Amino acid sequence: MIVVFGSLNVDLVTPVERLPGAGETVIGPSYALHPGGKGANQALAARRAGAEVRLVGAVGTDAFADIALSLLAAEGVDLAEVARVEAPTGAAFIAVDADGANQIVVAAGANVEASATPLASLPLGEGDILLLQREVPEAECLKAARRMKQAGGRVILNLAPAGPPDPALLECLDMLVANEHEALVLAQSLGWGEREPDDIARRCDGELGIACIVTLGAEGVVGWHGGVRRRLAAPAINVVDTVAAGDSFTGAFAAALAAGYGFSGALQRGLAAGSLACTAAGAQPSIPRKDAIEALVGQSFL
Ligand SMILES: Nc1ncnc2c1ncn2[C@@H]1O[C@H](COP(=O)(O)OP(=O)(O)OP(=O)(O)O)[C@@H](O)[C@H]1O
Repeated sequence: MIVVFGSLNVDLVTPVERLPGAGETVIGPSYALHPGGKGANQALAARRAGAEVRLVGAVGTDAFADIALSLLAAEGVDLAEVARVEAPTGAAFIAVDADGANQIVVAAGANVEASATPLASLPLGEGDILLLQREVPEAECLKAARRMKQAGGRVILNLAPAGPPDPALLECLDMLVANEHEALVLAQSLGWGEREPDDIARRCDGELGIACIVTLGAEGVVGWHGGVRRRLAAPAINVVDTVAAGDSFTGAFAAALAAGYGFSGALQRGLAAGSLACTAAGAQPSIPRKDAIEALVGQSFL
Protein backbone atom coordinates (compact mmCIF):
# COMPACT_ATOMS: atom_id res chain seq x y z
CA MET A 1 0.00 0.00 0.00
CA ILE A 2 1.19 3.49 -0.86
CA VAL A 3 -0.07 6.32 1.33
CA VAL A 4 0.25 9.73 -0.25
CA PHE A 5 -0.02 12.61 2.21
CA GLY A 6 -0.28 15.66 0.03
CA SER A 7 -2.13 18.34 -1.89
CA LEU A 8 -5.22 18.35 -4.06
CA ASN A 9 -5.83 21.33 -6.33
CA VAL A 10 -7.91 22.47 -9.22
CA ASP A 11 -5.84 23.95 -12.05
CA LEU A 12 -7.36 26.86 -13.99
CA VAL A 13 -5.41 27.13 -17.22
CA THR A 14 -5.70 30.17 -19.49
CA PRO A 15 -3.84 30.54 -22.79
CA VAL A 16 -2.55 34.11 -23.34
CA GLU A 17 -0.59 35.78 -26.14
CA ARG A 18 2.00 36.89 -23.60
CA LEU A 19 2.35 36.71 -19.83
CA PRO A 20 1.33 39.83 -17.86
CA GLY A 21 3.87 42.12 -16.20
CA ALA A 22 3.34 43.54 -12.70
CA GLY A 23 0.05 45.44 -12.47
CA GLU A 24 -0.91 44.46 -16.01
CA THR A 25 -4.02 42.68 -17.24
CA VAL A 26 -3.94 40.43 -20.27
CA ILE A 27 -7.01 38.76 -21.70
CA GLY A 28 -7.11 35.15 -22.81
CA PRO A 29 -9.89 33.63 -24.92
CA SER A 30 -11.03 30.99 -22.41
CA TYR A 31 -9.86 28.71 -19.64
CA ALA A 32 -9.94 25.02 -18.73
CA LEU A 33 -10.44 23.42 -15.31
CA HIS A 34 -8.36 20.34 -14.47
CA PRO A 35 -7.78 18.30 -11.32
CA GLY A 36 -4.19 18.70 -10.06
CA GLY A 37 -1.94 19.18 -7.05
CA LYS A 38 1.25 17.18 -6.51
CA GLY A 39 -0.29 14.87 -3.93
CA ALA A 40 -3.23 14.03 -6.19
CA ASN A 41 -1.06 13.67 -9.31
CA GLN A 42 1.40 11.34 -7.60
CA ALA A 43 -1.40 9.29 -6.04
CA LEU A 44 -2.91 8.85 -9.50
CA ALA A 45 0.49 8.04 -11.01
CA ALA A 46 1.12 5.32 -8.42
CA ARG A 47 -2.40 3.95 -8.90
CA ARG A 48 -2.13 3.83 -12.69
CA ALA A 49 1.25 2.14 -12.28
CA GLY A 50 -0.57 -0.66 -10.47
CA ALA A 51 -0.36 0.16 -6.73
CA GLU A 52 -3.03 0.20 -4.05
CA VAL A 53 -3.09 3.89 -3.10
CA ARG A 54 -4.63 5.84 -0.27
CA LEU A 55 -4.58 9.66 -0.41
CA VAL A 56 -4.63 11.67 2.82
CA GLY A 57 -5.29 15.40 2.45
CA ALA A 58 -7.99 18.04 2.46
CA VAL A 59 -10.40 19.74 0.08
CA GLY A 60 -13.14 22.31 0.71
CA THR A 61 -16.89 21.88 0.64
CA ASP A 62 -17.10 23.87 -2.60
CA ALA A 63 -17.79 22.74 -6.16
CA PHE A 64 -14.05 22.64 -6.93
CA ALA A 65 -13.70 19.77 -4.45
CA ASP A 66 -15.62 17.44 -6.76
CA ILE A 67 -13.41 18.42 -9.70
CA ALA A 68 -10.27 17.79 -7.61
CA LEU A 69 -11.51 14.32 -6.59
CA SER A 70 -13.26 13.15 -9.76
CA LEU A 71 -10.51 11.33 -11.62
CA LEU A 72 -8.93 9.92 -8.46
CA ALA A 73 -12.23 8.33 -7.46
CA ALA A 74 -12.83 6.95 -10.93
CA GLU A 75 -9.38 5.31 -10.96
CA GLY A 76 -9.76 3.65 -7.56
CA VAL A 77 -7.57 5.81 -5.31
CA ASP A 78 -8.87 5.40 -1.76
CA LEU A 79 -10.14 8.84 -0.76
CA ALA A 80 -11.71 7.96 2.62
CA GLU A 81 -9.10 10.05 4.44
CA VAL A 82 -9.47 13.18 2.33
CA ALA A 83 -11.13 15.62 4.74
CA ARG A 84 -13.72 18.20 3.76
CA VAL A 85 -12.81 21.42 5.57
CA GLU A 86 -14.15 24.96 5.80
CA ALA A 87 -11.73 26.48 3.32
CA PRO A 88 -11.74 26.77 -0.46
CA THR A 89 -10.29 23.80 -2.34
CA GLY A 90 -6.70 24.54 -3.36
CA ALA A 91 -6.36 26.14 -6.79
CA ALA A 92 -3.57 26.92 -9.21
CA PHE A 93 -4.05 29.83 -11.61
CA ILE A 94 -1.92 29.11 -14.67
CA ALA A 95 -1.35 31.40 -17.64
CA VAL A 96 0.42 29.81 -20.62
CA ASP A 97 1.83 31.97 -23.42
CA ALA A 98 2.19 31.19 -27.11
CA ASP A 99 5.68 29.70 -26.54
CA GLY A 100 4.47 27.42 -23.75
CA ALA A 101 6.09 29.50 -20.96
CA ASN A 102 3.86 29.80 -17.93
CA GLN A 103 3.14 31.88 -14.86
CA ILE A 104 1.52 30.14 -11.91
CA VAL A 105 -0.09 31.40 -8.73
CA VAL A 106 -1.15 28.71 -6.26
CA ALA A 107 -3.78 29.37 -3.58
CA ALA A 108 -3.15 26.64 -1.01
CA GLY A 109 -6.69 26.86 0.44
CA ALA A 110 -7.78 23.61 2.10
CA ASN A 111 -4.29 22.11 1.70
CA VAL A 112 -3.19 24.26 4.65
CA GLU A 113 -5.62 22.23 6.79
CA ALA A 114 -4.28 18.84 5.69
CA SER A 115 -3.73 16.74 8.79
CA ALA A 116 -1.63 13.61 9.36
CA THR A 117 -3.94 12.46 12.16
CA PRO A 118 -5.72 9.82 10.00
CA LEU A 119 -2.42 7.96 9.60
CA ALA A 120 -2.47 7.13 13.31
CA SER A 121 -5.42 4.78 12.81
CA LEU A 122 -4.40 3.30 9.45
CA PRO A 123 -3.15 -0.30 9.54
CA LEU A 124 0.38 0.41 8.30
CA GLY A 125 3.22 -2.09 8.13
CA GLU A 126 6.62 -2.98 6.71
CA GLY A 127 5.64 -3.22 3.06
CA ASP A 128 4.01 0.20 3.02
CA ILE A 129 5.39 3.41 1.55
CA LEU A 130 4.58 6.99 2.51
CA LEU A 131 4.99 9.47 -0.33
CA LEU A 132 5.36 13.16 0.56
CA GLN A 133 5.79 16.43 -1.35
CA ARG A 134 6.01 20.04 -0.18
CA GLU A 135 2.49 21.41 -0.80
CA VAL A 136 0.98 20.63 2.62
CA PRO A 137 2.27 21.81 6.04
CA GLU A 138 5.71 20.39 6.82
CA ALA A 139 4.91 19.83 10.50
CA GLU A 140 2.14 17.43 9.43
CA CYS A 141 4.47 15.74 6.92
CA LEU A 142 6.85 15.13 9.83
CA LYS A 143 4.06 13.54 11.91
CA ALA A 144 3.09 11.34 8.97
CA ALA A 145 6.71 10.33 8.40
CA ARG A 146 7.25 9.43 12.06
CA ARG A 147 4.10 7.34 12.02
CA MET A 148 5.26 5.41 8.94
CA LYS A 149 8.72 4.83 10.40
CA GLN A 150 7.15 3.57 13.63
CA ALA A 151 5.10 1.11 11.53
CA GLY A 152 8.29 -0.12 9.82
CA GLY A 153 7.47 1.22 6.36
CA ARG A 154 9.49 3.43 4.01
CA VAL A 155 9.23 7.21 3.53
CA ILE A 156 9.93 8.98 0.23
CA LEU A 157 10.00 12.77 -0.10
CA ASN A 158 9.64 14.45 -3.48
CA LEU A 159 11.30 17.79 -2.75
CA ALA A 160 8.82 19.77 -4.85
CA PRO A 161 8.15 22.66 -4.99
CA ALA A 162 11.79 23.43 -4.19
CA GLY A 163 12.61 24.43 -0.65
CA PRO A 164 14.87 23.55 2.26
CA PRO A 165 13.58 20.42 4.02
CA ASP A 166 13.14 20.34 7.80
CA PRO A 167 16.20 18.50 9.27
CA ALA A 168 13.84 16.47 11.48
CA LEU A 169 11.99 15.31 8.37
CA LEU A 170 15.26 14.36 6.67
CA GLU A 171 15.95 12.02 9.58
CA CYS A 172 12.79 10.05 8.73
CA LEU A 173 13.53 9.64 5.02
CA ASP A 174 14.55 6.51 3.19
CA MET A 175 14.59 8.16 -0.23
CA LEU A 176 14.46 11.59 -1.76
CA VAL A 177 13.40 12.51 -5.31
CA ALA A 178 14.34 15.92 -6.73
CA ASN A 179 14.79 17.60 -10.08
CA GLU A 180 18.05 19.45 -10.75
CA HIS A 181 16.89 22.74 -9.29
CA GLU A 182 15.42 21.11 -6.19
CA ALA A 183 18.64 19.13 -5.66
CA LEU A 184 20.63 22.35 -5.76
CA VAL A 185 18.31 23.95 -3.20
CA LEU A 186 18.81 20.87 -0.99
CA ALA A 187 22.60 21.15 -1.25
CA GLN A 188 22.55 24.86 -0.47
CA SER A 189 20.22 24.38 2.50
CA LEU A 190 22.69 21.87 3.95
CA GLY A 191 25.66 24.16 3.34
CA TRP A 192 27.14 21.77 0.75
CA GLY A 193 29.36 23.12 -2.01
CA GLU A 194 28.34 20.43 -4.52
CA ARG A 195 26.44 21.75 -7.55
CA GLU A 196 26.24 18.71 -9.84
CA PRO A 197 23.20 16.40 -9.40
CA ASP A 198 25.46 13.35 -9.34
CA ASP A 199 27.62 14.78 -6.54
CA ILE A 200 24.62 15.94 -4.51
CA ALA A 201 22.92 12.55 -4.80
CA ARG A 202 26.13 10.73 -3.82
CA ARG A 203 26.60 12.90 -0.75
CA CYS A 204 22.94 12.56 0.27
CA ASP A 205 23.25 8.78 0.06
CA GLY A 206 26.68 8.54 1.67
CA GLU A 207 26.40 11.17 4.36
CA LEU A 208 22.71 11.26 5.26
CA GLY A 209 21.93 7.64 4.44
CA ILE A 210 19.06 8.77 2.21
CA ALA A 211 18.93 7.21 -1.25
CA CYS A 212 18.75 10.14 -3.65
CA ILE A 213 17.29 10.33 -7.12
CA VAL A 214 17.73 13.40 -9.29
CA THR A 215 15.60 13.58 -12.43
CA LEU A 216 17.38 15.29 -15.31
CA GLY A 217 14.55 16.08 -17.75
CA ALA A 218 15.46 14.92 -21.27
CA GLU A 219 18.75 13.58 -19.89
CA GLY A 220 17.01 10.93 -17.77
CA VAL A 221 17.89 10.29 -14.15
CA VAL A 222 20.76 9.65 -11.76
CA GLY A 223 20.34 7.87 -8.43
CA TRP A 224 22.54 6.76 -5.56
CA HIS A 225 21.47 4.02 -3.18
CA GLY A 226 23.65 2.18 -0.66
CA GLY A 227 26.83 3.56 -2.23
CA VAL A 228 25.86 2.39 -5.72
CA ARG A 229 25.29 4.78 -8.63
CA ARG A 230 22.65 4.27 -11.31
CA ARG A 231 22.50 6.53 -14.35
CA LEU A 232 19.76 5.98 -16.92
CA ALA A 233 19.21 7.93 -20.13
CA ALA A 234 15.65 8.91 -21.08
CA PRO A 235 14.15 7.17 -24.10
CA ALA A 236 13.83 9.22 -27.28
CA ILE A 237 10.25 10.41 -27.34
CA ASN A 238 8.07 12.93 -29.09
CA VAL A 239 7.56 15.63 -26.43
CA VAL A 240 4.10 17.24 -26.38
CA ASP A 241 4.44 18.88 -22.95
CA THR A 242 6.37 17.99 -19.82
CA VAL A 243 3.57 18.82 -17.35
CA ALA A 244 3.37 16.12 -14.64
CA ALA A 245 6.58 14.40 -15.82
CA GLY A 246 8.05 14.66 -12.33
CA ASP A 247 4.82 13.52 -10.66
CA SER A 248 4.55 10.55 -13.03
CA PHE A 249 8.17 9.61 -12.33
CA THR A 250 7.72 9.75 -8.55
CA GLY A 251 4.39 7.91 -8.44
CA ALA A 252 5.54 5.10 -10.73
CA PHE A 253 8.87 4.83 -8.91
CA ALA A 254 7.06 4.38 -5.58
CA ALA A 255 4.61 1.90 -7.12
CA ALA A 256 7.48 -0.22 -8.43
CA LEU A 257 9.14 -0.27 -5.01
CA ALA A 258 5.81 -1.26 -3.42
CA ALA A 259 5.51 -4.08 -5.98
CA GLY A 260 8.87 -5.43 -4.83
CA TYR A 261 11.25 -4.11 -7.49
CA GLY A 262 14.71 -3.09 -6.36
CA PHE A 263 16.18 0.37 -6.79
CA SER A 264 17.19 -0.14 -10.44
CA GLY A 265 13.88 -1.66 -11.48
CA ALA A 266 12.01 1.17 -9.79
CA LEU A 267 14.20 3.80 -11.48
CA GLN A 268 13.52 2.21 -14.89
CA ARG A 269 9.79 2.34 -14.29
CA GLY A 270 9.87 5.91 -12.96
CA LEU A 271 11.89 7.00 -15.97
CA ALA A 272 9.54 5.29 -18.42
CA ALA A 273 6.50 6.87 -16.72
CA GLY A 274 8.06 10.34 -16.65
CA SER A 275 8.93 10.16 -20.32
CA LEU A 276 5.53 8.76 -21.32
CA ALA A 277 3.85 11.65 -19.49
CA CYS A 278 5.68 14.01 -21.85
CA THR A 279 4.07 12.41 -24.90
CA ALA A 280 0.54 13.62 -24.07
CA ALA A 281 -0.92 16.99 -23.08
CA GLY A 282 -2.02 18.05 -19.62
CA ALA A 283 -1.36 16.79 -16.10
CA GLN A 284 -3.60 13.95 -14.93
CA PRO A 285 -4.71 12.88 -18.46
CA SER A 286 -1.05 12.35 -19.45
CA ILE A 287 -0.12 10.13 -16.48
CA PRO A 288 0.65 6.70 -17.98
CA ARG A 289 -0.68 3.26 -17.04
CA LYS A 290 1.20 0.14 -16.04
CA ASP A 291 0.93 -1.62 -19.42
CA ALA A 292 2.46 1.34 -21.27
CA ILE A 293 5.21 1.66 -18.65
CA GLU A 294 6.07 -2.04 -18.84
CA ALA A 295 6.00 -1.98 -22.64
CA LEU A 296 8.58 0.83 -22.69
CA VAL A 297 10.74 -0.86 -20.05
CA GLY A 298 10.48 -4.06 -22.12
CA GLN A 299 11.93 -2.30 -25.16
CA SER A 300 15.18 -2.27 -23.15
CA PHE A 301 15.92 1.33 -24.04
CA LEU A 302 18.11 1.48 -20.95
N1 LIG B 1 12.25 16.07 -22.82
C1 LIG B 1 12.14 14.86 -22.23
N2 LIG B 1 12.36 13.72 -22.92
C2 LIG B 1 12.25 12.50 -22.34
N3 LIG B 1 11.91 12.34 -21.04
C3 LIG B 1 11.67 13.44 -20.30
C4 LIG B 1 11.78 14.75 -20.84
N4 LIG B 1 11.49 15.64 -19.86
C5 LIG B 1 11.21 14.92 -18.76
N5 LIG B 1 11.33 13.60 -19.01
C6 LIG B 1 11.08 12.48 -18.09
O1 LIG B 1 10.44 12.94 -16.91
C7 LIG B 1 11.30 12.76 -15.79
C8 LIG B 1 11.15 13.97 -14.88
O2 LIG B 1 11.49 15.13 -15.61
P1 LIG B 1 12.14 16.43 -14.93
O3 LIG B 1 13.50 16.10 -14.44
O4 LIG B 1 11.99 17.54 -15.91
O5 LIG B 1 11.22 16.60 -13.64
P2 LIG B 1 10.37 17.87 -13.15
O6 LIG B 1 11.18 19.11 -13.34
O7 LIG B 1 9.91 17.53 -11.79
O8 LIG B 1 9.18 17.80 -14.17
P3 LIG B 1 7.87 18.70 -14.26
O9 LIG B 1 8.04 19.82 -13.28
O10 LIG B 1 7.84 19.11 -15.72
O11 LIG B 1 6.77 17.76 -13.94
C9 LIG B 1 12.69 12.56 -16.36
O12 LIG B 1 13.49 11.80 -15.49
C10 LIG B 1 12.37 11.83 -17.66
O13 LIG B 1 12.08 10.48 -17.39
